[in-house]
Amino acid sequence: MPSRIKFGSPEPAETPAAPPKPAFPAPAAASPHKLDSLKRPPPNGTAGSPAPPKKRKLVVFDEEAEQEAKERANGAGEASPQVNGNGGVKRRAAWGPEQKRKAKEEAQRLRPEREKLPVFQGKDAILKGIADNDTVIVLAETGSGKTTQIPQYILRSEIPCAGPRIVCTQPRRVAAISLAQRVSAECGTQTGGLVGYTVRFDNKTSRTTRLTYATDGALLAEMLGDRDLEAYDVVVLDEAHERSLRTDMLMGFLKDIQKRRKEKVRAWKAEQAKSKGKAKANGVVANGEADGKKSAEERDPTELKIVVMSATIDAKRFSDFFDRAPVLYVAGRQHKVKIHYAEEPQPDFLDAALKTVYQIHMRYPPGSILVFLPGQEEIEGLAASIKSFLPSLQKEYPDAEELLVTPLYAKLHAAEQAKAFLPSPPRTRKVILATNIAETSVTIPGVKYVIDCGLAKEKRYHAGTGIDSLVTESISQSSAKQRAGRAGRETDGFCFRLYTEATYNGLEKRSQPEIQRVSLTFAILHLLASGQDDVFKFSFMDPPDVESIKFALLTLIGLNALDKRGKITPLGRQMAQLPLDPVYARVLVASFVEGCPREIIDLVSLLGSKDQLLINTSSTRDAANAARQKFVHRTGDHMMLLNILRAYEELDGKDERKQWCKDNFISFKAMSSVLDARKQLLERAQRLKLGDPDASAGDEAEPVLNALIGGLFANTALRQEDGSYRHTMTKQLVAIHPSSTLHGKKAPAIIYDELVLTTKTYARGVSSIEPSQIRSKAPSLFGSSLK
Ligand SMILES: Nc1ncnc2c1ncn2[C@@H]1O[C@H](COP(=O)(O)OP(=O)(O)OP(=O)(O)O)[C@@H](O)[C@H]1O
Repeated sequence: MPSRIKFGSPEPAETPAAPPKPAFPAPAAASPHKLDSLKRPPPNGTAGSPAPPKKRKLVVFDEEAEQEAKERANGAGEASPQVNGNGGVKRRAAWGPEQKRKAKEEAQRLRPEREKLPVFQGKDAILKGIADNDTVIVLAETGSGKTTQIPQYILRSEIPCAGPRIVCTQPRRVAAISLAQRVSAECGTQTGGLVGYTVRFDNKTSRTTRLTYATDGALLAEMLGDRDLEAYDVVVLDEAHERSLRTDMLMGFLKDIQKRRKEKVRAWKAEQAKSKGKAKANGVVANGEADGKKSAEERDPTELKIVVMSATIDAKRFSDFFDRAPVLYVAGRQHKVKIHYAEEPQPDFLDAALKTVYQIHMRYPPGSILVFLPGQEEIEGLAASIKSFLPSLQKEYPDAEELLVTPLYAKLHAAEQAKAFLPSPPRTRKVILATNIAETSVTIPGVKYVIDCGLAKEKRYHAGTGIDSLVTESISQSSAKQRAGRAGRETDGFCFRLYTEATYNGLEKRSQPEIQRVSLTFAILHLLASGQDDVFKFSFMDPPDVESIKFALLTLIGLNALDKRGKITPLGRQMAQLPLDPVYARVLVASFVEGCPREIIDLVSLLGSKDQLLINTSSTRDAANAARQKFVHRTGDHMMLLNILRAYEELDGKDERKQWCKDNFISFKAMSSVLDARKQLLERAQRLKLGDPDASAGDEAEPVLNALIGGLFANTALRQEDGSYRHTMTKQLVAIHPSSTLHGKKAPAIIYDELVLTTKTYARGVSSIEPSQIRSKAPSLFGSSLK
């Protein structure tokens, strides 16, 4: 068993489940020592849990019935169609009467819990604040009910109109999906009915959806087709403290949209008054009054309400940005979170995390443990070391609860991520090892303990070289508070910070806005496509670096998305409408010229799930590489991905495909996502009339590589006489990443998906090309200077 580490005062509380309290041994004591005798703790929820709420009569909204009536009115059948973000319509299987009954019961069961949340006390004040102001900032503790409750309060109000339509943004897709599911359960309705979600390549909303949890990126994409966001009456910007690139962009846009919509309503009202006057004079009843309720399409224009929410923002800055919007403070926290700091700095945070997991397991009552770690590598490392101690735990303490380790990181497929949210099996304590994707908004049921290593991997972008590097850095105080806030959501909780209090006090108060540290190519193209002609004048809360803007403009000019004067071209407009990074959007457009759209649509769909597709854990890496040898293509990684998809599609039946995926260390679920993404891209390409998306180059690799160069020409390097590769423009040294099938091989020139900076500058996702191909496909950039 691992030894213990010392946490400073207050000492961990003695609990009914705790064994006799031992003195903490020195933190670095290397030799595993025996665990204290373990008494079985009482089952979850029986010790110290509050008395069950008294039964009382509840007023329950029959939202499902309301929904059905609306669907019938809209001409929909039993199953309501889901309009996906790309205009496609999926059918949602309707619930049967038994499912409806169960959902209603569950909603009733959740109701008293919801009424205990701190925001419930402030409900009237919050609604009044929103009704009286264009924009409000809501500041309330983590877990107080902001994200799940406030949008529901608005839903049942008449702000700013009867039956308001609300969108609540989230910086992360995992949060958007899990919130929509939770709030649907609270409403007793099916996800995608009254409450739904929209994230890239996945949309669960229907005509009856009135509350949508959307990623900030999905809402931005919607703005390209609905410039003033007329589909919504209220936009709730949640987790504003994260300062994600897309939330910052939305804030700038929303200010203008709000003004435009106000003006529209004013003009419309004047028009209405005029025609009413005329009608009265002629003895006719005005249309709206005679027709009763109007359908969604004919709704009267509304002003846009904006609600900005967080637990940890600098409220004054946000208030100033939104023209001194009032700040509503919601007092209180439903459950306490006790913070423990390490008494001494921990030189090895993985070792400290391991010790703390076992320390909690042996001393504290049941409850899942959520451990925050920087990335996948650390998650895999800690999972392995936790598991290595399990046999001795079972041997020495046969009565002890099991430990179940579940990872949670962005590259993990959604179905695997979902496992972290499932309840723990009986007599089992779950240990969720997560990156900062679990930091905000999410409630992982059953989590009572948080272990925070104080670090996160952040993307840093170097304008000028185009290098993205993932750097492990200390988190901010705001992030630390958010992490602690993941405990204590259902009961009181504990947060163990693997750093000292002095270290905490020295952390930055807030995280640096993403807009100041990532590539701006997407942002600039989007601003221009949305009608923002001068990007330097856009209303950013924290303007990005001028050099980064210039670099993005030059890249977009190189892609022909902008003309030489920086004006968006028709091609640029098409690119902005593709749900892809501008570079890959350009590759897709180029594929129609090269005669290989079929292959490129497949390839960009594969690249979208690339990280989840090939299962590469440290323990299975060799076996996986051996199994996948048969897909290797002489030109490298891109054609190999296509080979994998082709082989998969030749198989019949789900079972056969599943087994094949298992044998080849390929994620079946990720493959399903690839096929979904492909379908959506095909629809989008057809809608944009880019050409025949079925045109194919057959087995030929050259057209595919040419199309790749059409967008990725800035991601190319030439082999030098000494065997090294140098970037075509910057002449910087670039090495082929060991994960590439071209690693150790000689290619005259290479094209790659990304550069990452670790011990060297590595190219990942690499294919071999000829210098002449670069010359002919990207002449404007390189001219004859290729050497
Ligand atoms: N999926 C879920 N399962 C169980 N309980 C949940 C779930 N989602 C929310 N809750 C309960 O609702 C409470 C409020 O959650 P909510 O996300 O609305 O809080 P919040 O104030 O937005 O928190 P944060 O600032 O951390 O996002 C949680 O503390 C928890 O008790």
